[in-house]
Amino acid sequence: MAYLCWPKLGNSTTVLNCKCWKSNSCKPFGFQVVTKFPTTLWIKRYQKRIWLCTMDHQQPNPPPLALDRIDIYDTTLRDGSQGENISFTVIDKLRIAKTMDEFGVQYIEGGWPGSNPKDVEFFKRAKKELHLGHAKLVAFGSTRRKGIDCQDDANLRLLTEAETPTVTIVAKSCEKQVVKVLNVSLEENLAMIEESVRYLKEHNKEVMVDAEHFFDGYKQNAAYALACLDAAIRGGADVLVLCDTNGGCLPWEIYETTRSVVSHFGSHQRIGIHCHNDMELAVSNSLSAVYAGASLVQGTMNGYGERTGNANLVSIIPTLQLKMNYNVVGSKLSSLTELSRWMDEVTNLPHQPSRPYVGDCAFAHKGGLHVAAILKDEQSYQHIDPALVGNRRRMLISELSGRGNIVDKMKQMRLVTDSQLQDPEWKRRIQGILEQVKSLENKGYTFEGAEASIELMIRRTLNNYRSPFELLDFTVLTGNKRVYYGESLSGDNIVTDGVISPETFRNESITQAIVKLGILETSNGACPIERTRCFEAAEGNGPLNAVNLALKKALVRVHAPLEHVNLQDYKVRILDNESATAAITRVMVEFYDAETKRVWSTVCAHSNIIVASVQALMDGFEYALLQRLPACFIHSEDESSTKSPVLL
Ligand SMILES: CC(=O)SCCNC(=O)CCNC(=O)[C@H](O)C(C)(C)COP(=O)(O)OP(=O)(O)OC[C@H]1O[C@@H](n2cnc3c(N)ncnc32)[C@H](O)[C@@H]1OP(=O)(O)O
Ligand SMILES: CC(C)C(=O)C(=O)O
Repeated sequence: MAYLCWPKLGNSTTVLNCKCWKSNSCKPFGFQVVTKFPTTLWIKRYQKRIWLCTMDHQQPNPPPLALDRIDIYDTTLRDGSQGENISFTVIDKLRIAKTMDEFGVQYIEGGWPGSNPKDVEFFKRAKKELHLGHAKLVAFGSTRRKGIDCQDDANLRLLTEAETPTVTIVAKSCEKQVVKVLNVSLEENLAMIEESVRYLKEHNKEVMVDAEHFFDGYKQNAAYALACLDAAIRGGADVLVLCDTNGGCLPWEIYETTRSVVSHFGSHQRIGIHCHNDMELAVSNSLSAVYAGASLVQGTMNGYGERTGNANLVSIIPTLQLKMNYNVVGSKLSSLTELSRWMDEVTNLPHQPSRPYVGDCAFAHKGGLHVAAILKDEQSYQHIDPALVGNRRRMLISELSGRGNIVDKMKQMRLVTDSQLQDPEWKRRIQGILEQVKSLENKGYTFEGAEASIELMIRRTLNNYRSPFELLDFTVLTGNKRVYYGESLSGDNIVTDGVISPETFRNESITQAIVKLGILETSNGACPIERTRCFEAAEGNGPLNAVNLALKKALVRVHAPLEHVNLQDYKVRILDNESATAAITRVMVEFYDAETKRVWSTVCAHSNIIVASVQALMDGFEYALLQRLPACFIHSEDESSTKSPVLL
């Protein structure tokens, strides 16, 4: 005899539909109400084939279960590596496991030893090299193959040889998958699950069963889906993990089904959730399952994984901790942003700025109304304090800005004080800067990705700033040259019967740039003492390269630290395709200072791509100098009237 337990039904009319997994019939069938407590209805199961009663009733959803803690199970190294373009080396895997342990997750799934030699190697090295302080390492595999004994199954043997405290096996729990894909009888699948779990328990493992396609299986034949979980329990499974393998379920479906499972097994049974992101719902679905009583969440860092990915732990962890009050990783939460970006570096995938919580844009504010409100009340347009997850607030400057955006920027740059903001003269300046931004964006600039350009633009409107140099002239010559080798390798003449043999020459593009600069010289970081005029020329493999080299040569003569400044990225966008070659071109240049490790970007737009590029380059070098020698070029307002820069 066994009993099934349902949560409170109340006094509303209740229809019980009992399902038999063999016939999948769904009609009132073979149950007996034993007793009715005020909160719980007990149903006696008197036929072995009846596995579950489902019901329709008018009760509102029951309140969420109050769980003591939620365990985080990181499967980045297994399911994450099933994502396209992701391939970890053994060393990567060891580093990631160590880092995730330090971050404070409870389980780290290291891989599938039955899948490939790399994962076997990982578990072998992990035994010696990976000393986890907090998390349990997990080896992943599947239930035994059909028609064999567990002790003859290589996959199960390798799982035990991985010597991890915990093992997770994937089990089919959807009738259709069992019949069509596994191609075994429903009974044989139940036996595969039960025996595999028992075998692993006999090897003293903590065993989790990932019930693949559970939610789809439950829709198709709930009784059989539950029978699979029952088989796992009979084998001794510690955790039952419900999987939305195809990522096609809605949050309320996940909630209802998880709630039923939790009710079926009782709240002492650990239930886990594993969601995929095919409808962008993996995070919501995982949280819905927690709300319904699941106490373990499987997911991956940054949501890496098969197809569109897995549930993103980088969103789930802060939500559990900050919104649902579970202490998941404690104070380590403030390293989340750094961790997420580090994972992108290890996987060699670009940082996605729009990622919630940790993306560069997660707390970036653009609209003037938003910025103005935030200046009055920090949290006006933020759901949390960014510092809680190690991120930062950013105010963007663009044509959608209001005065608030400029004020914020100037405050950050310590260019204006609260009392100055009351001064009509400063108000006029700020309005002037705002208008300049809007006018330049109308001409093709975009200041959002080019914070160095906006900073320079603001400084140049103030009396106390001297530009450290000025480009007086520049010339760029570019052309194509045919270079002859003399005789060909075979020793034939260059010209045979009036035809030039192809192997006797090559085409070379040659570009030369000449720049004339007026540069303010400084002495030991003090104020500029002299103005120097410099001519320089350089050859490069294209116009930008040649100008960059010539500029740098000239500037380094006066300011040696600029030697470390390098052009890192160069993006060109034609803004008005219809005007073809007469279109405005926007150039954005990214710089890197190898000594200070700073990165910054500048922007310029012009109908001449070379002019736009040269201006963006000049701004980049100017910003570098400003960072390194601020005292040389910024003065008190009084000083500046006598030392205004007049270049030769
Ligand atoms: C939903 C998930 O993400 S589950 C994890 C999926 N991850 C991976 O598949 C990555 C690792 N996989 C692998 O390295 C390989 O697929 C292996 C080593 C596991 C198996 O490789 P092969 O032996 O060549 O089999 P192949 O992959 O072609 O087919 C899978 C076999 O496993 C069987 N199988 C599938 N699920 C299960 C299961 N839960 N229990 C037992 N057998 C299963 C299939 O029926 C099929 O067997 P069949 O060909 O006899 O019908
Ligand atoms: C193996 C399991 C956990 C899986 O990836 C899935 O079913 O989605």
